[in-house]
Amino acid sequence: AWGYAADNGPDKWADNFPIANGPRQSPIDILPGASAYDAGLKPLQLKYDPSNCQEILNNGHSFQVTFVDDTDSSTLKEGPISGTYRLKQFHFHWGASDDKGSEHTVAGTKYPAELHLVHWNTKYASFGEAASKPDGLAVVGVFLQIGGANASLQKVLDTFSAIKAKGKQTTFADFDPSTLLPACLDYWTYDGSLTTPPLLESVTWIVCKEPISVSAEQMAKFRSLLFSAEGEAECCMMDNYRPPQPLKGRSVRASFK
Ligand SMILES: O=S(=O)(O)/C=C/c1cc(Br)ccc1O
Ligand SMILES: [Zn+2]
Repeated sequence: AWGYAADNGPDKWADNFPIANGPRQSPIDILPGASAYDAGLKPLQLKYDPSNCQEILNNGHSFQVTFVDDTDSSTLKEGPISGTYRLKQFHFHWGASDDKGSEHTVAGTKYPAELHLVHWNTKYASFGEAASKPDGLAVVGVFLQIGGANASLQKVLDTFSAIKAKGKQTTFADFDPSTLLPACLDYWTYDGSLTTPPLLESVTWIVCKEPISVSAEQMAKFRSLLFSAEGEAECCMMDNYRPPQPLKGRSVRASFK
């Protein structure tokens, strides 16, 4: 099965997922100087209902917080998209040390981690159906940078003892993901893909320019999770990021000057 090790990592994914070499793969290196300001881009409209927050899960390649998505109570609208996209889950990617870990990079700069809030287009019946459509998904990416401890993130980290190993999950209720967003919602946007297999080219990426803070101690806690299941040889969960992929002629637009 795919992973992030030398024998099953990003350089090997094309063996089972040939779309890995496709025309609109993610992540990318964002070059601010080469991204055009688009006055037609609207501000992001994010409205999340904390009561939709359901559980937190170690899925063996990250940990994800899953939301009830059977109504339009937690949605993304406006920005570069049309229509209504529902929040399905959020998760992170991070490094073995604070000098790497993000998937998108900004003029080559790597951040220690990156948050992904995954939404699906309600013109389709489900996440699964939307995931195979070119306008099916919208993922909001937020960079984490080392600074003061993040109190909102700490609520998520406090569940880690219950989800240390692959396959473990626990209830996680009444969490508002908007508390993980930066104050300024300026963003870059481009057409891309999921950054993990099946690497489907169905994502409108919306990457926030402003990072949120995380302390070095909090980053160490991320690395205390395991890729491995209970009873297997312990393998710490870190460097679960795909490196930037070729732009292949795509343009990146900026919502800000
Ligand atoms: O890292 S992302 O591109 O946000 C991957 C998102 C993703 C979300 C779900 Br839900 C299922 C499979 C996936 O690969
Ligand atoms: Zn992701």
